[in-house]
Order: sequence, then structure tokens, then C-alpha cells
Amino acid sequence: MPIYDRVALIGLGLIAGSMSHAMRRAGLAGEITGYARSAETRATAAEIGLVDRVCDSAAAACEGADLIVLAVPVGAMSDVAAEIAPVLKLGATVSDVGSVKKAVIEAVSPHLPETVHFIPAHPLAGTEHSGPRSGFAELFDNRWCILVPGDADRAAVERLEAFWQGLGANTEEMDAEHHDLVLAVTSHTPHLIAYTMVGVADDLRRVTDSEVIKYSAAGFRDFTRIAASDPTMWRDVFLTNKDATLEILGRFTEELFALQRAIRTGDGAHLHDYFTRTRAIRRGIIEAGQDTDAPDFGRSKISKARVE
Ligand SMILES: NC(=O)C1=CN([C@@H]2O[C@H](COP(=O)(O)OP(=O)(O)OC[C@H]3O[C@@H](n4cnc5c(N)ncnc54)[C@H](O)[C@@H]3O)[C@@H](O)[C@H]2O)C=CC1
Ligand SMILES: O=C(O)C(=O)Cc1ccc(O)cc1
Repeated sequence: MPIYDRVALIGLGLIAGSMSHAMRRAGLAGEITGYARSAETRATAAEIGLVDRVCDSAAAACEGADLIVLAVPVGAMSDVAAEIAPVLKLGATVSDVGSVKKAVIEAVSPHLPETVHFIPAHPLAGTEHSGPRSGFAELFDNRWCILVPGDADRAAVERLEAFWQGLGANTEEMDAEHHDLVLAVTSHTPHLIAYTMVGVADDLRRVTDSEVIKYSAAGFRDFTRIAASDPTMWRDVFLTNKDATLEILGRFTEELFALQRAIRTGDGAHLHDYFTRTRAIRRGIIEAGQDTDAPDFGRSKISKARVE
């Protein structure tokens, strides 16, 4: 049973593609239209039937749509919103999937008429792949989608939550500032650390030839996967979630310096205490059934993330 008669996806990459596959799996949309800036992406999307109708402009894709999802890099949200604003149907819902929320709200809201419901969202699910061929229907299964509804119409918010649940996700509401801080801790800063670590290893490789890759263990391989993520998307994340990322990076470097000092001075007790504390955190996550990659995930819900 469709939740929206017509859904328009602007941007046809990993997230929009996965949404299209998952919408079809559950029959959530009567018709799915799509648009991407690059002609090559549009051609690929048409060739593989990613959406029902690929359009030549964002405005054409949005005409008559009941739900419009902006699935472009965060830095492109403002231009897209300005382009589609004149054609939006009365009572339509405009949402997005951007990894940062405060900056997207500031970029998009000024362009939208008061006759539409703007409900920002962020699915906490992804991979290091991008583009129209990278999506898959299961991406959102048992993952979280955070909605940032502000004072949007409750019926429209509940409809969008039902839509995301139909895509397989669990939904949670948050305010934008809290979202950006939580994501700076759990996603943005870890990505920056992975990018840095792989960069360091790459510098080292020039000295030690191929040893870094040859002997890399699982932890470093995970870093290389994360550091293969789309450069445009992640550039925009750091430029737009600047304050929260710098706040967390500041704390990170303080702790790193303390650990560095403990290594230099041979302070084994400090290292042991620190690693004991972090091990307890991981065990707590698993015992609470909150490891989304564990096979038993889904039995319990992750409690609202907290950052002190
Ligand atoms: N990749 C991930 O793991 C996740 C990404 N996100 C967010 O989802 C959004 C989309 O990311 P992905 O699907 O991964 O990216 P992607 O690179 O796979 O797809 C982006 C699409 O946007 C199009 N595009 C770029 N600029 C445009 C413009 N000005 N007008 C129209 N189309 C434009 C590109 O042609 C491409 O089709 C980003 O805001 C990102 O922060 C959210 C959760 C996870
Ligand atoms: O691939 C990974 O490990 C991710 O962390 C995916 C991801 C990337 C960006 C988001 O905003 C949400 C999820």
C-alpha cells in the first residue's frame, strides 16, 4: 500500500538508489521520479531502471510529487532547494538525507514556501560506495533514521516516519544541534581519523614499499574501507559540521596527547586503565544488544544517544 503517490529523488546515488529499491520492495510509492546533475548518472539510472522516470531537471522531477527527498551532497542542498521551490505541490513533504542537519536546515528552509512541510532526516546507514549502481534494498534494514522535525505538522511527520519504517529503518526524532554533535562523535570524527591514518600509512608506504598493505590487519583494513568514501560528500560534511567536529577533535587530541605522554614516560597504569574503560564500553554495547552488526540486532532498540 503506497504511503506517497509520487516520490521524487533528487540525486541518484547510494542513498537515493537504496531508497528506490527499498520503496519498490515494500510498495511504498505509486511512482518514483528522479534527477541527478550529471547526464552520465541520469543515463545509467535510466538504463538500469533505478526509478520509474528519469527527468531532465530537478524541477521536472518534483512537479506533482507528494514527497521530495534531497539526496545530494550537503553543499548542494541550497541550490537544489532554490531550483525546486517554485514547482512544489501544495501540502507536499520535502525531506533530505544529509549527514549534517543544522547546515541543511539553514541552506534549504529559506527557499521553501510555507505551503510545504520540510522534515529533515538522516538514515544512519551507508557504505563507502557511491553512484547510481551502488544502492541496494536492504541498506536501511534495522538501521536508524533520525528525523529532525522541529515544529513541522505532526501528521506529515508521522507519515514520513511510517515511510522510513517501511524502508526497514527504526525512526527517532532529535533536534538538529544534538544530531550534529552525536554524529560528530559517532561518524564524522571517526571518518576523519580513518582518512588521516590511511594518509599516514600511504606516506609510510613510500618508505617501506608495499608492507603496509601486505601486513595490514582487520582494523587498518576497516580504515581503508572508510577512507575510500566519497570525497565530495565528506568534504561537505566537515565544512558544514565544523563546530561540532572541531569540538570533538579538540577532545580527541587532548586524550591522544595524554596517551602519547603515557607511552613516552612508560606510564603503563594510565594505558591499562584507559584500555580497560574502553573495553567496558564495547562490552556494554554488545550486552545491551546495541551492536547493529551483531546477528541478533533488532531485539532491542538503541536508546537515545547521549553526549555529555
Ligand atoms: N554515503 C553514505 O554512507 C551516506 C550518505 N548520506 C548523505 O546522503 C547524501 C547523498 O549521499 P550518497 O547517496 O552517498 O552520494 P552519491 O555520491 O552516491 O550520490 C550523490 C548524487 O547527487 C548528485 N548530485 C550532486 N550534486 C548535485 C546537484 N547540485 N544537483 C543534482 N544532483 C546532484 C550526483 O550526481 C549523485 O547522483 C549526502 O548528503 C550524504 O551526506 C547519508 C547517510 C549515509
Ligand atoms: O560506511 C560506514 O561505515 C558509515 O559510517 C556509513 C555512513 C556514512 C555517513 C553517514 O551519514 C551515515 C552512515
